[in-house]
Amino acid sequence: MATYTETPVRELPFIAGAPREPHSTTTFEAVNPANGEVIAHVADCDAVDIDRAVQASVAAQREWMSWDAGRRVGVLLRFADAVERHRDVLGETDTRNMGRVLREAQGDGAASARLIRYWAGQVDRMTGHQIPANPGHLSYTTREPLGVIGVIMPWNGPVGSFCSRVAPAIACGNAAVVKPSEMSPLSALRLAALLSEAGAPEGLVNVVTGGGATGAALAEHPGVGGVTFTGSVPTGRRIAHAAAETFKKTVLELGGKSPNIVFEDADLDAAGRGAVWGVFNNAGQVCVAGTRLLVQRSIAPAFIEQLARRAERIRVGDPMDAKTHMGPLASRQQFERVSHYLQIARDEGARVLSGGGRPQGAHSDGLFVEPTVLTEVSQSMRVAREEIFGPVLSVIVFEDEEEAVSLANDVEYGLSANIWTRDLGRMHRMAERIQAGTVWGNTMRLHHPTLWFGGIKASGQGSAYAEGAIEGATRVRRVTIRFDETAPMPAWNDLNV
Ligand SMILES: NC(=O)C1=CN([C@@H]2O[C@H](COP(=O)(O)OP(=O)(O)OC[C@H]3O[C@@H](n4cnc5c(N)ncnc54)[C@H](O)[C@@H]3O)[C@@H](O)[C@H]2O)C=CC1
Repeated sequence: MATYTETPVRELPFIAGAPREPHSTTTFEAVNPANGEVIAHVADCDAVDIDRAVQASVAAQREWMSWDAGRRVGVLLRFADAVERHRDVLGETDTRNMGRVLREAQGDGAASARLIRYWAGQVDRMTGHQIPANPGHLSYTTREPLGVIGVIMPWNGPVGSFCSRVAPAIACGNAAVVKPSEMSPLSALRLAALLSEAGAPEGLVNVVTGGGATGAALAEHPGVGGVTFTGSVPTGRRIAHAAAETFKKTVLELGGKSPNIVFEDADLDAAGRGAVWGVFNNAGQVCVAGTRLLVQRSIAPAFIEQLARRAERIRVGDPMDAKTHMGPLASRQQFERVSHYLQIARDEGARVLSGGGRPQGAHSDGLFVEPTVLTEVSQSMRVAREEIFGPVLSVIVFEDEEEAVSLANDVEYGLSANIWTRDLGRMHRMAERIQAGTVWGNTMRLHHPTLWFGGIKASGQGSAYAEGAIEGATRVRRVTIRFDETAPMPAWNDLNV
């Protein structure tokens, strides 16, 4: 596998087991957001390329499912080993492509290997049930793959997104066509090559690069049986509409505006560290980022002050440097979006307690924004309600449990929530009343392959993890066979014509 010591010039889609010349002749640039350097020219694939990838997937899926389960397990385990072995170069690819700090990007490979091994363990557990319904009959269900899954990816954690979507899809017996985000397409191409080297049939996982039009062609393709999408709410809605036309199953992991609720009796040191890491990690470009800090009035002044000091200590800069805590935003589009929201915050009357601008000494072509804490935020402001997807924390003060629940739920999203309190009764009451797919108590962002992860309300439907991912990637068939000729027949049998 190539390492990025030299600048790659041209990146081709990975179809049927190899990089292929695309039908489309247009390209887009992959840019390093830390310094503006163009690192690759990437094929902007069209509907013909998508069709080729789907055809390759259809053939590969048949072959995949003709194999003994043990052989499929072997492929997934070798793929996991390869991801672990190549985690440094995969991480470096993501860091150069979307600005995540190197240490974390490389950590993604290790976590992904663990996740792939979990899915390797599920391959021969796609079982159905035998149901004792009618005497003299055998009724059973089988769980079957959908065929080809379209995977439409975001840009904020490319290695993790690829592995967490592709591993369940193929473990459930499907093939996949992956459309990585145009902002960070490179690591997906490397991962598809690693999977091929691990022994997957040619075409089991294809990567077709491009933007929204390429994604739309995938979501609309009649040969695709299911779509798993991670990204914004408007695009999620468009994909759900497109998928409905051909009755595809969808798993949608959309935006968030997750509340981070700190009560006066919490471990305030842990809550403070969690609040800062939970919103500024990956420059805030995380679906479950705790972007709304709800803090109880009695502790608010001291807690907010503590946060601002912590935020000021975050080292922003070159994401390849091991001392850096926070890199740039992933793309110019994202940089402009976050800058626009900072202007909205000022116009709406929020106070910029810390940050709010470009960090000193940052590369002049880099897309850096300081970790920003906004206070005097009210619930009606856009910065309290809309997903910014950047290093911006909006702080809102509450009086009591009742008000905390009401503020937490008063947004269109419902992806995750964090609660900090030592009162376990309150913890459980809150966990029950908060509208979110995931609630973390006295911790944040703790994921596990065995745990459901999905949103409610505008944050999506289904789960990309655990049993939810199996639901999203398979369908159930029921079979009923009358094996005893003396067993009663249904009423139609009385109509003896
Ligand atoms: N919750 C999350 O994890 C994420 C949230 N977002 C939110 O979305 C905002 C905008 O980011 P974008 O990258 O523009 O998000 P997006 O939702 O437009 O893009 C995500 C993926 O969908 C593809 N896509 C775009 N239009 C499509 C269409 N009509 N049909 C099929 N696929 C399509 C894109 O090419 C990309 O691969 C962010 O600022 C953030 O608020 C973005 C990425 C991840």
